[in-house]
Amino acid sequence: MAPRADGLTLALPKGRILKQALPLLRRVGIDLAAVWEGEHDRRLLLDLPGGARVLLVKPVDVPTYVEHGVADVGVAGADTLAEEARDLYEPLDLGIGACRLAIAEPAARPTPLRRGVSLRVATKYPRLTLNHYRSKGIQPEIIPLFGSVELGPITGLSDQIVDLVESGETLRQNNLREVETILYVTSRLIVHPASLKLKQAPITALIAALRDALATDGSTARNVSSARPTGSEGTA
Ligand SMILES: Nc1ncnc2c1ncn2[C@@H]1O[C@H](COP(=O)(O)OP(=O)(O)OP(=O)(O)O)[C@@H](O)[C@H]1O
Ligand SMILES: O=P(O)(O)OC[C@H]1O[C@H](OP(=O)(O)OP(=O)(O)O)[C@H](O)[C@@H]1O
Repeated sequence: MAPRADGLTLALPKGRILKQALPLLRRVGIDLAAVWEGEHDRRLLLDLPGGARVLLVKPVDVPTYVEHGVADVGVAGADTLAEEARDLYEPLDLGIGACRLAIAEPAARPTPLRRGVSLRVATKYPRLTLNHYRSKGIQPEIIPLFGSVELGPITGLSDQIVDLVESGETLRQNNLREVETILYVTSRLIVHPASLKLKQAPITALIAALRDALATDGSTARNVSSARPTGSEGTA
C-alpha cells in the first residue's frame, strides 16, 4: 500500500498504545518496522521511507507536540486529552487503548461520600478528579501521583483513588473495589489545526485510510467494548 503520511510528522506514544497502534498504522502504509527495531531501539525520531517522520514520546506528552505544531498528528488517550483542555482537532476514535477512568477504594473500608466529609483522593488526573467530585458537591484533597496509584489507600496515603482500569486485575490484587466510572477511554487521532489547512491533502487521506481500516477491523470494536463493564454502553 502507498504511504499515507508523506510530509507529515506523527507524535506516537511509546508503550502499550504504540503496540496496539502498530498494526493499524501498518495497514495505512505507515510501517515503523521498516526502520524501527522494536522496544529496545532507543531512537526517538524515525524517518520512514516515503517521507513521514515519527516522534516517539511519552504518552502524556503527545498532545503537547501536536498543540505546538511540532507534530502534525498524534495518537493520545481520551483521558490525557480530557485532563487538559487544548486547541486540537480530534477527528477519529481509534478504538485502541480501551480502559476506563474510575474511582476505587479498599473493598473492606468503603468511604461515605457526603458533603462535609473530608476525603483524600490519589490520582494522576487532578483536574478530572476534582471536577467529578465537585459536581457531587464534594471537595476532596487531591494527592497527585505519577504511578502505582493503587498504593494510595493501601498505605493510608489516601481514602480513594481515581485511576485507569482495564481488566480490573490491579484493583483485585490490591484488595480494592471499583466504585464509579468517570470516563470511558480509547485512543484518539489528534491533529494540529493549522496542519489541517496547510497539509490538507495528506491529513485527509490519512484520516480516510484510518477510518476505512477501522471500519473493516472487528478486533478494534471488541477492544473498545472490553473496557466497559457488561451492560454499560455509552459514556459515564
Ligand atoms: N491498563 C490500561 N489498559 C488500556 N489502556 C491503558 C491502560 N493504562 C493506560 N492506558 C492508556 O494508555 C495511555 C498511556 O498509559 P501510560 O501513561 O500508563 O503509559 P504506558 O503505556 O504504560 O507507557 P509508559 O509508562 O512506558 O510511558 C493512557 O493515557 C491510557 O489512555
Ligand atoms: O485493570 P488493569 O488491567 O489491571 O490495568 C490497570 C492498570 O494499568 C495502568 O497502570 P500501568 O501498568 O500503566 O502502571 P502505572 O500504575 O505505573 O501507571 C493503570 O494505572 C492501572 O494501574
